Amino acid sequence: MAERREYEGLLDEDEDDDGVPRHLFPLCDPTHLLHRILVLVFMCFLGFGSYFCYDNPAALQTQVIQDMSLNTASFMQLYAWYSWPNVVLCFLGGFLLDRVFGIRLGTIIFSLFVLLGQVGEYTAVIVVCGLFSIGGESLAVAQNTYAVNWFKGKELNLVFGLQLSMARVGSTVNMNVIGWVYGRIEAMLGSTGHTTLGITLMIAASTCLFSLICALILGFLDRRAEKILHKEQGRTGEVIKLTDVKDFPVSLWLIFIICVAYYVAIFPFIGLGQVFFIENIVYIISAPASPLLGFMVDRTGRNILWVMLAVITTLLSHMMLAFTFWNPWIAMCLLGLSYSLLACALWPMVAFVVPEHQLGTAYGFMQSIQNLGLALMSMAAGSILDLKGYLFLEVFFIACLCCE
Ligand SMILES: C[C@H](NC(=O)[C@@H](N)CCCCN)C(=O)O
Repeated sequence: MAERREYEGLLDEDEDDDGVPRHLFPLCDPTHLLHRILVLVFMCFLGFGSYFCYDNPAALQTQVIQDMSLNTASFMQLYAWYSWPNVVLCFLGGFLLDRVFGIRLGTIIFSLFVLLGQVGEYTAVIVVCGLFSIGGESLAVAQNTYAVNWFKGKELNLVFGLQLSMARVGSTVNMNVIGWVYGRIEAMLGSTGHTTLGITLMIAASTCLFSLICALILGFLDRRAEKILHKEQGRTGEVIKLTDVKDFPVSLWLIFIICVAYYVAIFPFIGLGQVFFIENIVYIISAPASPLLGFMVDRTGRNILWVMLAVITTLLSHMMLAFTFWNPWIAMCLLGLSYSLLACALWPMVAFVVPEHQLGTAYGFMQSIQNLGLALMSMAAGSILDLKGYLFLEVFFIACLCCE
């Protein structure tokens, strides 16, 4: 006991037993819930710009096809060119996050890529898509890694739900605003065409600048918390190696398979969904539903059960659209709920099966496999639609979901 008194005498009387400064306001105290909520706000806005701009082609489908003289197959190549670089670079981005840059610098670098990719010349669309895509996917890896670092063991599914909600707000705002922006610019210039499209996309890039600012603030708060909480002392010191991928557990590979087989029936569907005139109902429902469903998963656990329920419900939604004449609102609302449930329950599961020092690489690899599926399916979906029509396309999506 004497030793303890002596030790306490050495403590800065302004610090508590854990070495945390005593007189921090709750909002400035990294151990306080209020501070973690502040960090969560910036975490949620981190992906806003990337998600907002990711859906530019879907929101401007008619304008893009007209201004760039595309058919559906070549239109869908815009999504394919978003996904192809990420088949490799997303995994590399996650590895660089774990091994080289660290979460703070990596997030800032990837946010910068998203901004530069979005403001690039629209005529170099393939190059721009590649730059934007490397940033967009790796930024999502960084966002997921931040979420686990700050909220694992607490409200992780709710946090993923809130992040997804903000992402869907970005997509929904895009789907409902960017077409109006295009119209105003067309009225100002007196014509449609590349210039009108390019200015519209430059305006959309302002959301990516906002996300870059959030990345900078988040980096400051994370560094500050690390110093106050002496987090570097708690690190295991283990570092990821590329060869660690071969030692990923079977459970993680199953998560990867579920992810790719599910998302190939979601993103290409929404990308082509303008014909359903209500394609963005999936995002409109997902925005409020994701946090609520994330909270429910947090309280009940059983992530695998919720993932299975989400897949079955999504399968039923696509079957309703393909084989019934029921009001499409029913299927689209079900799809919005099931997609939200899947995203809240599946992505946090990665943190349950891999150690902290492998998180970025695991999420990067998961999104690389997802993007391989999306690249192939986006091109296939575009061609199927051109050649066979919507019924065959729905059967195609149903077949993908049956692989789960
Ligand atoms: C959460 C999930 N994320 C993804 O699918 C990632 N590929 C990130 C997409 C980033 C778009 N710019 C989702 O969006 O459901």
